[in-house]
Amino acid sequence: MDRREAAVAVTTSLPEPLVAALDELSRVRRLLVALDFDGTLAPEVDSPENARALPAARDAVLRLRATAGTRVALVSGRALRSLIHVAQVPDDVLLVGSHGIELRLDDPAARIALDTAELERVDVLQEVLSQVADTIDDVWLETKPAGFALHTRLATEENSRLAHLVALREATAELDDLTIREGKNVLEFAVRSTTKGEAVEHLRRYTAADAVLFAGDDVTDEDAFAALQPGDLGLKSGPGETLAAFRVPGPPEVAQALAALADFRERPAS
Ligand SMILES: O=P(O)(O)OC[C@H]1O[C@H](O[C@H]2O[C@H](CO)[C@@H](O)[C@H](O)[C@H]2O)[C@H](O)[C@@H](O)[C@@H]1O
Repeated sequence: MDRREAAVAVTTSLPEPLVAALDELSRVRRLLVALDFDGTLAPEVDSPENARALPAARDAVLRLRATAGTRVALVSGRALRSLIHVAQVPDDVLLVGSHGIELRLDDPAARIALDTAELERVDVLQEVLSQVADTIDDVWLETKPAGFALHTRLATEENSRLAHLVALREATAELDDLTIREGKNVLEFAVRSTTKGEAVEHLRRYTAADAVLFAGDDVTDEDAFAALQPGDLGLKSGPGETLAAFRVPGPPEVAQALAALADFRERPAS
């Protein structure tokens, strides 16, 4: 099967309006492909450090980054360090971690620096949330530079609800102005407030993109979908309310959509 036949095979399993929109999008000169990681490129797993992009998704990402005028970015809630570990992508893939707080653009050395007041707030958060994680079964705390994710994926429904309630109560009693986000089996607390929407806007300016594709699966990805403009393409992975114009069932179909976009983008200009 040659590449053209392969493209037809891939696109036939995607909804026709999505294929048409990908075709249209592929024609812009400078394209930003911004992708959430967990639940979008990578199926969900119990241990976050074991999550990996589906091989087909990774292959499509690598093909897209090699096409002229295309920048690929991963826009994740993970700490940047964790995203680098699981994504294993080349340095020219732009990375956004901690829901927009951490950026690794073309300077791989750039890191966020918290001020003293923020560091003190992180210490207080750690104390409060560690206590919750230590006292409720199967609840654990993931450390990020500007906050923490309280994971409840393996906890019973009752313990999960309890952990959320206690963590919210105790953290907000100790600290004002926290950024708190609920995701899939996770409640996140940060001392800085940035959203994936702001990250996409920043990336759009940074890459001077004529259009943006954003794909995501979780509630926090809705900020990014809200930042899309006419001519952009939003792709929701999986169930749940969304502002995205298109939806596919999950990571395998996201990978197909990215492969189709790569096919279109690789097509010689007529
Ligand atoms: O924005 P994302 O790239 O989708 O990251 C969101 C959170 O992903 C990770 O947690 C989620 O995925 C884990 C692995 O599949 C799963 O075990 C957990 O239940 C999910 O909530 C990550 O650990 C978080 O820090 C991210 O914020």
